[in-house]
Amino acid sequence: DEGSATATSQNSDQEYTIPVSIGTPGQVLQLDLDTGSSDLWVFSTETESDQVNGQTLYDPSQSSSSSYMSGYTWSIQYGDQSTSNGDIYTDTVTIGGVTVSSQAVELAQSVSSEFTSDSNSDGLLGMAFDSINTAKPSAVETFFDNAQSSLDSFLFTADLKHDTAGSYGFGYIDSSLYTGDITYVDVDNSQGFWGWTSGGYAIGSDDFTSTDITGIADTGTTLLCLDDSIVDAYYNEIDGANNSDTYGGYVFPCSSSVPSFTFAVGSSNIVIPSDYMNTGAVPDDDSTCFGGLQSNSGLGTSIFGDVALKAAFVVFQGGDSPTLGWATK
Ligand SMILES: CCCC[C@H](NC(=O)[C@H](Cc1ccccc1)NC(=O)N1CCOCC1)C(=O)N[C@@H](CC1CCCCC1)C(O)(O)C(F)(F)C(=O)NC
Repeated sequence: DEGSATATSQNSDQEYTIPVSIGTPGQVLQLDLDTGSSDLWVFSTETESDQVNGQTLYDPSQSSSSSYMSGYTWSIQYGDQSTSNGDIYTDTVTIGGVTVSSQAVELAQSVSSEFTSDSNSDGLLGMAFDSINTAKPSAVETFFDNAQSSLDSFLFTADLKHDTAGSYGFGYIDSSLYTGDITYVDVDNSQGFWGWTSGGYAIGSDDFTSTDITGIADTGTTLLCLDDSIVDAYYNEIDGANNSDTYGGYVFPCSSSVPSFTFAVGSSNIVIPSDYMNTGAVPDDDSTCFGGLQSNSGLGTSIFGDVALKAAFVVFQGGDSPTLGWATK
């Protein structure tokens, strides 16, 4: 089995959602496919009503295939300190034509304000490894793991785009979506993430710097978050750039020119074009722009988020020795 789903950029590439059908008859919710976590959770008829703000709600009572997982709960906190929790049903879930008949669907009973205010997302589709699923008394499996037996190949692909629709593929590689060859690198999933190591970087047309950059490929994080040494060197090349406490990261005059950023993938590389490195003007000051590259300090890892991923076609290859494939497009 194989299929693909349209990835819709929400509020200038801050997140990407896909339509997911849950239940019989199908209830279609827009979920944020997140390779940085492993819980599939949704806004639901159980979500406290004052925490709902326009999201589509999954209603298990309207599904003939829903089944309550008695005694199961979940509770998660994300890197940006947002949180959600609730109980769990199983139901039929279909994404891009690929169906899992008894997928654990985590219903939110409570969500933090970031989720309430994000009306573009009806929940998250976690696609990291089962070891970091938060369900109790025991972990439940991701859609990707449950779909393994029916997928032609045990992989999914990400073709995220700048300010326009991209796609996620399931079970196959669409060779029309990239140029050249796909370069595969080993994945360290010991922390539950799609962890990998880049061999170095270059700023604009400067010489390449060989240095290990160990991070996670994370569709659920907006920015590219790297070591301060790299980040400081990058903003040294932008006139008027400064690390702003007000805005919580590096900003620069929107009139300044901004270099591209290249990172190594094995013996090849991915170039993030200049315009991806500028996320646009900060709130209330349209002459000050916020950088797409920010510090990883305090995170314990670098994060290759959407700013990096949308410059490439990325293969998330599952199995006993998972790998990541990167290609230019
Ligand atoms: C500081 C390092 C991580 C920050 C990261 N969050 C982000 O990157 C959020 C994503 C978002 C976009 C739009 C609306 C709401 C949230 N964006 C964000 O903080 N910013 C602020 C800077 O400008 C860009 C947008 C994160 O927690 N990602 C989660 C998944 C998100 C959680 C919040 C809702 C959206 C998905 C993650 O799963 O990828 C994780 F790996 F970081 C994680 O926490 N795993 C457990």
